[in-house]
Order: sequence, then C-alpha cells, then structure tokens
Amino acid sequence: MKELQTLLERLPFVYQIINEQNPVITHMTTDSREVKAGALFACIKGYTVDGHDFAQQAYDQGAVALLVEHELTDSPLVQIKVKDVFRVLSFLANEMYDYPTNEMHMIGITGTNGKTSITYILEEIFKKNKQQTALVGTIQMKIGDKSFPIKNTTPEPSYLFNSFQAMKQANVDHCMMEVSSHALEEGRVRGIDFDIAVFTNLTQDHLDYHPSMMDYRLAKERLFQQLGNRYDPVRPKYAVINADDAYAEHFIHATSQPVVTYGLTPASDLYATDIQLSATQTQFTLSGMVDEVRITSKLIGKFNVYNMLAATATALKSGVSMNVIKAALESLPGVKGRFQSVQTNTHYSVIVDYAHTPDSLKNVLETIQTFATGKIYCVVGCGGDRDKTKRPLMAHVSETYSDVTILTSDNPRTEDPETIIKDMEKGLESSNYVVEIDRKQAIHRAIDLARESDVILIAGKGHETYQIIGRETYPFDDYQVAHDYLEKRLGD
Ligand SMILES: CC(=O)N[C@H]1[C@@H](OP(=O)(O)OP(=O)(O)OC[C@H]2O[C@@H](n3ccc(=O)[nH]c3=O)[C@H](O)[C@@H]2O)O[C@H](CO)[C@@H](O)[C@@H]1O[C@H](C)C(=O)N[C@@H](C)C(=O)N[C@H](CCC(=O)O)C(=O)O
Repeated sequence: MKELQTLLERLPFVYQIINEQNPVITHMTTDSREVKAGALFACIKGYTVDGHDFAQQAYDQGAVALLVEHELTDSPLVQIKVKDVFRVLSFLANEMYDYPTNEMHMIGITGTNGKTSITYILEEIFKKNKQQTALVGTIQMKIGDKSFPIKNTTPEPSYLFNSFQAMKQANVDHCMMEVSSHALEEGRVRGIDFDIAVFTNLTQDHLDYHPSMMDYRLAKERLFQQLGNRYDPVRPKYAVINADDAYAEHFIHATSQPVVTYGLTPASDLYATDIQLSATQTQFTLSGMVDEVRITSKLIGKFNVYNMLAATATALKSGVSMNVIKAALESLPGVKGRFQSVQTNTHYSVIVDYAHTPDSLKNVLETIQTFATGKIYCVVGCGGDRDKTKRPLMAHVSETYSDVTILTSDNPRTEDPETIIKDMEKGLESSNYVVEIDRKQAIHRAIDLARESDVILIAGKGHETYQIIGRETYPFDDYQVAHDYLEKRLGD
C-alpha cells in the first residue's frame, strides 16, 4: 500500500494532476474487471477497445485513482494525465512493488524462436543447482513449482511487477523471462533490472504489428540498450548473443555491456560441434568457455542445440558449474508442445510443435528429415487477424520440406478460415496437397494416411489448449486430439 504522492515522487515523466487528492493505492491494474477497493486503474488505449471507457466501472468497483491519456471530465477520481500510459505504468508499478527485480538475477530472452525452450532449460539448470526459480513466458508463469495463468508472453506492467514482488517474497534467486517485441515496443518491461539479456535469432514474424523487419529488430534491440541501466558493482551484466544469426552484429552493438557469443563454429565464445541427431536424442560436443564435454540430450534438433548453447552460456555467466549444467541438459525430458512426441504404439511417429513462423517450421521439418525414413506429413495453418504475409511462406516451407501438406485452421479468430487457407495456397507450386478446415479432422486425416516409418508433424499450436474461432475460445489440444484418435484406432 502506498500513497499516490509517494508513487509520483520519482516519476521521470511529465504529468498533470486532475482532481488533486492523495489516496492510498492498494494495487494497480489495466483491467476494470480486476479492480478492487483502493486500485489505481490505468486506462490503456487498445486497437479495438479503449480502457478509458471502463473508468466508470473501475470507480464503481472501488478504484481511487486513474492513469489516463485524456481527462475524464465525468470522473471525480484523481487523474494522472500522461502522454503514454503504458510507458509510465512500468515505472509506477516498479515503485509500487518496491523495485522487486533489483535483487533477483533477471534473465531476459528475446528473439523470434527458442525463447520458451531456453527458459525451461534454464529452470532445470538452476533447480539442479539448488536455487529458487521463477519463469515468465508463453506457456505460463511459474514461481517455484506453482503455476499461474498468463494472458501474454510478456504481461502488462501492473501484473508483471506485482508478480515479481511475489517472486521476491518467495525468495526466488533466478527469474527467466521471455521478452516479446510487442512488450519492448509498448514499454511493458522498462525498469526491469536485467542481469543477462539473450538474443536467439530474428526471422519474419509479427509483421502485422511491426511495420518492417527493421522496426521488429529495433524493438528487440531495446532489451540490450536497457541492459545495465542500473549500475550494480556486485552483479556484472552480460549480453548472450547467437553469433550465427544474420542480425547478431546489430545486437552486439546495441549493448554497452560485455558480450558472450554462442554458435556452431570456434569463432563463438561457446560453441557446439560434432552434432548427431536421431528421433530420440541429440548429441554434440561443447567447447570454448569450457573444457570439451559431450552432451546427450532428449531435446531433438539442431535448433535445440542453439537453445542449449544459449542456456549454457547464460548459466556459466550466472556462476553454475559445467557439471551441473551437463546433468540438467541430459535430464530434461522435453518442453510441452516443443517437438513433443505423441506416445503411440504405432510404427509411425506423431510430433506436436509450436512452429508458427516460416523459419521455425523449416527448422522442425529439416530435423524430421534427418531421421524420417518414410513420408513426412505436415498439418499446418496460420492465425487469423495476424501477419498475412507469412501465410504463403508457411505453405511453401511445408511443401518444400514435407511429402504431404495438410492445410487446416490454426486460430482463425475473426477471419474466414477458408480465406486464410486460400492465402496459404498462393505459396504452393503443386496441387498435391489436402485441405481440411476442421483441425481435428485434419489431424485424424494425417493419422489415417500414415504408414510404417512415416512422421506426422502437427505444427503451429504446440502447448495451446484452445482454438479461437470468431470471438469464442474453444478447448483444443493438438497432443490430446492426436493421442485420443490413436487410442481409438488401436481399440477398433
Ligand atoms: C490482440 C491485440 O493485439 N490486442 C492489443 C490491443 O488490445 P485491444 O484493442 O484488443 O484492447 P484490449 O487490450 O482488449 O483492451 C484495452 C484495455 O481495456 C481494458 N479493458 C477491456 C475490457 C473491459 O471490460 N475492461 C477493461 O478494462 C483492457 O484490460 C485493456 O487494458 O491493444 C492493446 C494496447 O496496445 C495491446 O496491449 C493489446 O495486446 C494484447 C494484450 C495482445 O494480446 N497482444 C499480442 C499481439 C502480444 O502482445 N503478443 C506478444 C507476443 C507474443 C509472441 O511473441 O508470439 C506477447 O507478449 O504476448
């Protein structure tokens, strides 16, 4: 609980106070539905909805102050009027929740692919090192072993900083978080005292939100500019960068802090060589920052070697020994919805993966090619109300790297699923593909078609347990759908 005046004392923004009062603030939120007595309600202008329209509801539910971009003449509440609510909110939330990240080891991971897997690999490493962990990302927020639901990969600041405070109270030493380009653009993570910032890679994604690849890159670079903003002599800061990515140099130059690189050649500080892939394991030799060590992991694919390199470099710079890191890399069973094998009693394989960008789909299919001896089936769709330019590219990758493409719905949202599939078809050269709009039927169809030694990839939704059609969210789980159908067929 803090008086409003105390919260505003250090605010480094120009602001205007309307209806001057100094109430005690108990919590902050951007959602009127979550307002309780004593709330500061921050009015966020969305694309379709404007939070300012919910100020009355917030007042009725007990809000005592508003953070606004324009004056609400009808409201009797004290209003802090600023130019950009989102940017100011991260500072206010930081102050409200007592700068919770200043004493935790904060690791921020950005890039198009690999963020989720790296947070889970790091969690396994730090747990093996007997440290208290927390994790923020696409699948969930975790404090220790407790899970909390999450609306966004990187939540809005009031929820985020409140959660950091809960982590601090739970004595968390290490927090690994995915940092999305949207969050960096909107200023959701400003004020977080990151100790290590990791850059994985940059390929086409979110070009509905960012006007260009340059804009997308510049958003991600902000994480590295932010690194070390708060001087801390006890805890040196590091940027951990995938040197093999075409954009690596930009990120190296974006930071003023020491850089550690990783990759697949000795030009990097930490590197992997002699990679051997199979359907059940990945082996590679780690060198550079450590004495040569051979790793055998259940995380499949070359892209997972990169993820393990990122996690290893980060853990080494966090003071974990290579013995502990090796034990963690070798014990991690896998990450939900990331190259996850559906347990089958069949002679063909079914794999569920979150790949929803052209590059990640290519990586996953190339990995399957290294061990598949039969045909490869790819069940794939694209999200509605999102980047349309990647639709033909996704279909093209599927056609190029698999034998049979089955086009289906992802989360069509408010778009017509047939229109999305038509956009995807523009990327196909041959007419040898299947269209099945109903995702469940598409998965069943792939299973019906598969024969011994074939591999089915169900791409795009990974860990998600829902499908968004229109404005409704329905329960849907690729893994469960495939698993149930396989069981049924075995029983028939
Ligand atoms: C779908 C989408 O892009 N939505 C964005 C849009 O929201 P919108 O127009 O739908 O409006 P809204 O956010 O629902 O509502 C505006 C405000 O009114 C409030 N409200 C709304 C209803 C109500 O009854 N009461 C109320 O107070 C909401 O809590 C919110 O504060 O405008 C908002 C302001 O700019 C964005 O924050 C919001 O991003 C949402 C949170 C979102 O889901 N964005 C996605 C694209 C995102 O950020 N994704 C990234 C990347 C994921 C990845 O890497 O793949 C992420 O970090 O998750």
